[in-house]
Amino acid sequence: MTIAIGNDHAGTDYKFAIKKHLETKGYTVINYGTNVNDSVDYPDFVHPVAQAVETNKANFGILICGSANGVAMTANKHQKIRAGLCWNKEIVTLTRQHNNANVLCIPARFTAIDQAIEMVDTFLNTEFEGGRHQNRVDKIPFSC
Ligand SMILES: O=C(CO)[C@H](O)[C@H](O)[C@H](O)COP(=O)(O)O
Repeated sequence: MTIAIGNDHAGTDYKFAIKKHLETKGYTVINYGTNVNDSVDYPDFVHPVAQAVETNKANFGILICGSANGVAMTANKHQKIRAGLCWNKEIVTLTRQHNNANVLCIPARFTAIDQAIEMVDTFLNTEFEGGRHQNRVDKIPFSC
């Protein structure tokens, strides 16, 4: 399974820890994030992750910034992206089971690293439930 990962300066350290964890488990990780702690603009690192998921170059995406709001807002501008902003394991489970999220957004400045890794594992090992949730997910895309 291939995971696209992206981050701004607030998420660099978490990105490397998550990438190492996933590669140890046998995942292929494509790194689209900044690799340093110098200030950058998160959209520049989010769009490539969203595009990788939209084009099936990656099965899932993981995005990390300070609050996770900026990366989630940016990723969700893409028609085929359902990016869930998550702060604990239970919310992660729901964003997969109910929302069929294909991108996990992690707030590095408000989540411990071991909790972030637990969230990633939960995200990648939880299935979408379908059924009534499929009807709702089908109604998410919108254009004026
Ligand atoms: O959390 C973020 C966006 O939702 C980003 O990590 C920004 O960097 C955040 O807004 C903080 O910005 P700063 O330049 O690091 O103060």
